[in-house]
Amino acid sequence: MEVDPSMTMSFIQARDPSILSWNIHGLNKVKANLFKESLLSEPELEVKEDNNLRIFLRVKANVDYKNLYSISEKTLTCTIPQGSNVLRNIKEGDKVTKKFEFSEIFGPNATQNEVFDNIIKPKLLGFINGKNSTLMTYGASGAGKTFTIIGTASNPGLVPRTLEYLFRTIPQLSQIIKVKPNPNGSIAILNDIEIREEKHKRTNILNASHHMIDKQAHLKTYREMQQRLSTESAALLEGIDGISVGVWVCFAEIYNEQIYDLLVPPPPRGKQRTKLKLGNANGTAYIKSLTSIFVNSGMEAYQILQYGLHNLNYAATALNSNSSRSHSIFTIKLAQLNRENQTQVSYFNFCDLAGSERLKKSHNVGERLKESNNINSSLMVLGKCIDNIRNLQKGSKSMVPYRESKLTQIFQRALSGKEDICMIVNVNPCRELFDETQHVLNFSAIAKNIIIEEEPVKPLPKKTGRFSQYMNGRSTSIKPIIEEDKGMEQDYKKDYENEYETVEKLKNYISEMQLDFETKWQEREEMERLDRLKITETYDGVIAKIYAMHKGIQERAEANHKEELEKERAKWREHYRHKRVKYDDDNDDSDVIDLVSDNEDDNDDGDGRKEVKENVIISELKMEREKLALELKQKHERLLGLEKENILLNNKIEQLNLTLKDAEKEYKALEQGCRAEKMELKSAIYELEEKVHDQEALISSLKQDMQRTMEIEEQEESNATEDRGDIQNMLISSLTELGNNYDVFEDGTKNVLNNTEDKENISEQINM
Ligand SMILES: Nc1ncnc2c1ncn2[C@@H]1O[C@H](COP(=O)(O)OP(=O)(O)OP(=O)(O)O)[C@@H](O)[C@H]1O
Repeated sequence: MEVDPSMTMSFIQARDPSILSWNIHGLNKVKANLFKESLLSEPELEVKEDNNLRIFLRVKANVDYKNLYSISEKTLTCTIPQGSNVLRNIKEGDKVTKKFEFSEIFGPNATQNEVFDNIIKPKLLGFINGKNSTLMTYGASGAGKTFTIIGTASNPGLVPRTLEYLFRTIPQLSQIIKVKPNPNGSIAILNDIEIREEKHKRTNILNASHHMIDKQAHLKTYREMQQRLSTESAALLEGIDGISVGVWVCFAEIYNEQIYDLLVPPPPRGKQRTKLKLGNANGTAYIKSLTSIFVNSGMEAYQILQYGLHNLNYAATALNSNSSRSHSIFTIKLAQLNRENQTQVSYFNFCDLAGSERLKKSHNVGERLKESNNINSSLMVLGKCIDNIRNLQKGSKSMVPYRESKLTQIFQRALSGKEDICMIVNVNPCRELFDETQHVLNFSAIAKNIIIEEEPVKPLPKKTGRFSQYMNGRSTSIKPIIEEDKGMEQDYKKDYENEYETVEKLKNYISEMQLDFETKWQEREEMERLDRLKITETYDGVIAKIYAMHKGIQERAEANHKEELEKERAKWREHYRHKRVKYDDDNDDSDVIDLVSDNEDDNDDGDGRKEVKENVIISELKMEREKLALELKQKHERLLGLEKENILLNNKIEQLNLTLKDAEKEYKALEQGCRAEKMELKSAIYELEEKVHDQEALISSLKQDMQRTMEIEEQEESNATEDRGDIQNMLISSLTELGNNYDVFEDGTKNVLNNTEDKENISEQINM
């Protein structure tokens, strides 16, 4: 049974009109000149003022999907196969379908040209006219994003088509290298030296030969593309003689919430890539120092794109990752200069979003888990931003979380409705990827709903009129049908109650999980705090002990040294005092110096004896000097010993510092683990919420179903009353015709039967 669809909005919502406005910055004169073009070859090319964020679905070609999907205009209907994890609590045998609505669907037979004509081409005149645009592609790996954006030699994609269209529409595109668009949106006028530098930069990339860039193959591919596109129509602009226009390209990558320049040579092995920072100009985020390369032709731009793609793959290989795990943004910029030297710049972003792999499915750990977390959270923030804009427009004032991811910061202008933005969602409709594809569709569809068809073995009773059933003898009484309906109603009620219970259980489970998570998180934080405190205390204690020991040793050494010095000094002071007294005494008497002996008699020997005595004193002094030198040497050795001890202590301190660093590293690893766990839990909660969402949709269908049954029942009750009247009238008129006698019933109708038994029979049936 098909129930009325209960429309539920998904993450990426259609926005109310009116929030997009023309990019009004820049040069009106140039704009007027360019926009006044007469579109000689393409009169139908009109810039549409479509202000919604349009989301297109593209289904991959050559994949058998007939039993799973069907496309009808803007709606994709998916029949959920048995064994799928998309919806739980669906009764076995029930046929469940999900419908997803998009701005437009490109089926498997849609050509590259159709996609370009419908999505990009209508924006290109606006782009030439100074309006900025962003195209995002989203989808699982292998779903056809690269095919759509770049394409193949025989099927050129959106970027080569855009380049060829631009270079053919504005023939003077290759003339001007004089004005360069800066990353922050300003424009630099280049001098001759700078022009030479820019040309040199371009030549370096065009001639790059690192890590096997197959330049010849790229040139051949583009030539083939160009040949195919040469028959495509381009616009003819008039009144643009005084304007010079230059094309510049940039290519950036966001991997694990870090931004990298794809147009700089990759670093040598083992060296880190340079991370770029975000700057802010007038409230708009831009990538600081991002390389812009001037290009002379679509061919050059394509070669530069391929150079960036090689860098993207090379970096991914170095990390043992996959290039589709990062968001990449290829930008074409138009810099314009008119005769009055007025300038204007506009850009067209082609952003290939990373595919969100389900965490559980991929069993990611370590770096892969970090990648998945970053991808999931940046996509979730992207969805939240779009959702919030819609809410803001409805009047509810919630903060738009642009700053929560680099991706949304970069595209803040577009996501807040100030610039044009659209998205192509690529899906591979094969059976194996059904659940993954549902995830992509859930994320991106403008609207979705669930339809349940009950098991065919239990067909619902055909709702024929009670009177005809009675007359056909299919039912001898109206009562059983009403009973059956009542039974159905009971079933529905039960179903509804079951579903309601499941949702309640899920809700409880989620809140329990959240509570559990909060408690665990707090416990972990407390544990970490205590660990950290312990480490710090231990470290402080050990350091304090070492310092105390060190200080004690030093003080003791100094005190010893001082004491010994004092002793020595006192000894010598005493010694010289003694000798001096003696010398003075002797001189007073006999002019003879006796510095050695206390014997008074020896002083009478005259000059010879004095000399001898002086020699003795000198030799004594020499001895003392030697003794002192020896002591000095000993002290020096002791000092060396102390220094060694000091070095040992310093080594110990260093070792402790290393231990502390290790502990800090361990703490950081723990913290990271915690964060990863938190993200995983968040994503599990998110999944559960999605399930609750689905269950609620189901309940709402059931409610509507019940409502309808009740309405039918009411209708049929009233039919039955009418039928009863008809029977009475019919019987009365037939019996009247027979001209029999009649009795009067209690309710005023007439009984025309003579036979009492017949009379009772009919009266009984009428009153049923
Ligand atoms: N509409 C289509 N028509 C014909 N071939 C297609 C189509 N879509 C995709 N393909 C082919 O399918 C293969 C995978 O597609 P593609 O490389 O574009 O996927 P992807 O989404 O870019 O994957 P990844 O994210 O891993 O790079 C390619 O060989 C591509 O040519």
